[in-house]
Amino acid sequence: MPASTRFDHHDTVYDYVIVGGGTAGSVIASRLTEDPAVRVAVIEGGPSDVDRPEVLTLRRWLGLLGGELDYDYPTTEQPRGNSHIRHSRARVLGGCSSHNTLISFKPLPSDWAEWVAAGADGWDAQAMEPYFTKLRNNIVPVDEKDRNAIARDFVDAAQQALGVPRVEGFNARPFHEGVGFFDLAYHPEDNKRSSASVAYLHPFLDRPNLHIMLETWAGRLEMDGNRATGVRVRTKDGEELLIEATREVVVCAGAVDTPRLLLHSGIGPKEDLSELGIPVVHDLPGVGENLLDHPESVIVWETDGPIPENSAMDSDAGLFVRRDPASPGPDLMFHFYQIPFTDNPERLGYLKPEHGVSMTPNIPKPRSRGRLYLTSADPSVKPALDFRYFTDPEDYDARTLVDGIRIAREIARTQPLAGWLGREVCPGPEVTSDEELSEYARKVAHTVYHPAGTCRIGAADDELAVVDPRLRIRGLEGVRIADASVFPTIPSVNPMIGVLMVGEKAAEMIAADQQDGDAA
Ligand SMILES: Cc1cc2nc3c(=O)[nH]c(=O)nc-3n(C[C@H](O)[C@H](O)[C@H](O)COP(=O)(O)OP(=O)(O)OC[C@H]3O[C@@H](n4cnc5c(N)ncnc54)[C@H](O)[C@@H]3O)c2cc1C
Repeated sequence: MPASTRFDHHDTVYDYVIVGGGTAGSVIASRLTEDPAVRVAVIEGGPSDVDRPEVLTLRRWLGLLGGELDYDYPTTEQPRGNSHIRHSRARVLGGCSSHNTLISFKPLPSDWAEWVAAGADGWDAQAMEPYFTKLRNNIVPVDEKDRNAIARDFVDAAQQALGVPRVEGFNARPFHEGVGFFDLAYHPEDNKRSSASVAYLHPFLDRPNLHIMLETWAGRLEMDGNRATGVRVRTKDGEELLIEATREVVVCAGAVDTPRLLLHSGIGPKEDLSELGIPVVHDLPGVGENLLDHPESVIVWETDGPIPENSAMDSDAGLFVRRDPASPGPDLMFHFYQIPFTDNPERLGYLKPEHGVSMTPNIPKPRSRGRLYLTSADPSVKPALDFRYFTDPEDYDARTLVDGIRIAREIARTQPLAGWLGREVCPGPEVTSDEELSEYARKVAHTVYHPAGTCRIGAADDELAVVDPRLRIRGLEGVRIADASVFPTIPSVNPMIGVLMVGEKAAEMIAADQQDGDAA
């Protein structure tokens, strides 16, 4: 493929060096190289996704988790939650958009309003809309042929049981509640992903100004005083190189690896760095703070026999509920799985039924906040991810999942879904009190795989902000961050479209600032 051929003879000086050819990084690399005079290097830790059907076929996503293309981050012990969660992060071109389920939600206006309130000037819903319109991904509703009969009956039953509207096209207008099939970034005719790499890089791999360095790991930012001048990398063959950026370094390594790279570069809370013996380059206390996620729980039913085979990716429909009418957006979400999702319950002794389905209630606006930190100056040691799941003082997060299980049961009792379902496998009909349900929900809790927030945007006087609203690292020059780590709060919906929009806006700001600089 052209990218790897070029990789054999790479230069070491570029206008822009992008760390991470993932979800946001692919967008930025693609947009910046539209100008043939701009030379961009992308440092990507993983291999290419080109010609890899196990990556490019959306429905094979589950097979990628925990495999050779997964960085697979553990969490620290979670006394109120599940300490066994593995956070899957993709090590392949396209990043997590190459192994996720590609459910595509534009963040709601209330989500962007929270960002503005958190100091992200210029990130309101109206200003962000053009970046959604610009997205190159093929975002379409789950195709008719992929709409499984049991998922259709879930939609009908939820509508009946809860009186929520049926939604066809969740991105058409803002919503508080609703049930329906998702929009997905995919090509229904062959189930091919429309990931960030497929949509933004594959058509342009022959651009002479785009250099993708695959299986190359960025270990540290190169600094000259307070200016970032490049990135220290290790290539697939073990060669140590300095890749220099004459204009900017753009860090797009994701919510785990972006703060990890900063900390190893001496950018972060000075006490923590000093304790580990990492020379402090820039004291920035917010790096690694504000670790956010969407936690979920699961309820599983046996079905009376097999379920039809057709599906886009086995979780094609979902439900949003607003329990509190004062909430600006949905406050409970469910994915419906056409498979029994028992990995976590099995650890508690539950058995996987031969045929079954699952509902996974999650918390759109969780109140617990975690933290990512290093435990060693050795860059090969994975960082610690302490999500502090279910530690919010009002117990809002755990209560949300308890409500979720009760609502899931109401839907399961309602026709036409009820006709499919046999026994409730877990937690089981005998588990009914708030205390028991909370205990179950937390112990089998899983992640929707949405870590975010660890290098968040904030106002100039916000001590814990890592980047300003133009995504420049506070107090430094020549370096920005653009990925899920800059989210000040987590959207109430699945975050990938928000990340792609961050990429589009970042690319536009980078080009505009360059023009201003050239004009000055
Ligand atoms: C299993 C799973 C399912 C999901 N499903 C959905 C969904 O259906 N809908 C949705 O909206 N969201 C979903 N998400 C979340 C969504 O995919 C992520 O929030 C989003 O893709 C993150 O994008 P990013 O650009 O921040 O990081 P990433 O896409 O992870 O990109 C980071 C890139 O940087 C590279 N990298 C990291 N560190 C280095 C380094 N030091 N040197 C070189 N390269 C490096 C990585 O290899 C990777 O390619 C899911 C996530 C997972 C894991």
